[in-house]
Amino acid sequence: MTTDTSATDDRPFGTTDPASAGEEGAPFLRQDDDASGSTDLARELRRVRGLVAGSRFDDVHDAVRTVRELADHLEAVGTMVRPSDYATWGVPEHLASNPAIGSRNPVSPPLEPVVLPDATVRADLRLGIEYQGPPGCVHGGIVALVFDEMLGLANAAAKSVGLTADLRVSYISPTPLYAPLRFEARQDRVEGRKIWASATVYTGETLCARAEALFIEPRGISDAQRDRPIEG
Ligand SMILES: CCCCCCCCCCCCCC(=O)SCCNC(=O)CCNC(=O)[C@H](O)C(C)(C)COP(=O)(O)OP(=O)(O)OC[C@H]1O[C@@H](n2cnc3c(N)ncnc32)[C@H](O)[C@@H]1OP(=O)(O)O
Repeated sequence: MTTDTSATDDRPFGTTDPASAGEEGAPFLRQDDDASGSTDLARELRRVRGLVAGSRFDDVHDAVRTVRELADHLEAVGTMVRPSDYATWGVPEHLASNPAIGSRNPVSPPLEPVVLPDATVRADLRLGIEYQGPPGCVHGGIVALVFDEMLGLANAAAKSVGLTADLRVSYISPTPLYAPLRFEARQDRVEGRKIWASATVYTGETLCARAEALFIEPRGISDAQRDRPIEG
């Protein structure tokens, strides 16, 4: 994900005020900067995933050697980050490794959420063959993954923190590959530690799927922690 944060570097990440967002929405998350080239590396690896998943080859043994050398190189020059190394949940380095939204994770869909003035979180994206389930359609598990993340972000936009306790997805019509998809998620209500949120995904005017979820706020969350972006 390449979110331009140059104009907003003085704001804490993940606390974009919905009230200050324009009609098109404001970028919701800041992740690690790309000084090291890690984001570009992940982007190229996404291309590789699509090519490997969606192409026929006569002989790619040379590519296997090249990729093995690349993996050996990365292993030699990198420092493994353990989850216990993160300062806290929701820091940019943590978000960047996320499989649903991480800029450094080649598995993650190209999700670039924005927050709208009413605290709805929206993401427009297209998904390629590496996310295929039925022929020509997005895998239902991928739809659920994106919903879970978007719902968690909608909670963060509403300054809530929750763990997914119950996630129900209704698949209404097939979600097409390569077509423009619009995911939208919003928080519906909060009662004590229980948080309800819902989401939809459309292609054009066609509703592909909707989700309803219950999140439970972990015990002992502080007001300051609620200001953090939390994956959900
Ligand atoms: C800076 C940030 C810091 C914060 C860090 C945040 C971490 C975020 C990390 C994000 C990671 C990534 C995000 C992910 O990927 S989340 C990953 C997927 N989710 C999980 O792994 C969660 C696993 N489950 C749990 O840990 C516990 O079950 C939780 C924490 C959810 C509740 O266990 P807890 O012991 O706390 O709650 P309680 O038992 O006192 O119940 C409380 C109330 O809720 C009701 N209830 C409970 N479950 C359900 C259910 N399934 N359906 C309906 N209702 C349910 C229950 O009846 C009760 O209601 P009532 O009797 O009061 O009326």
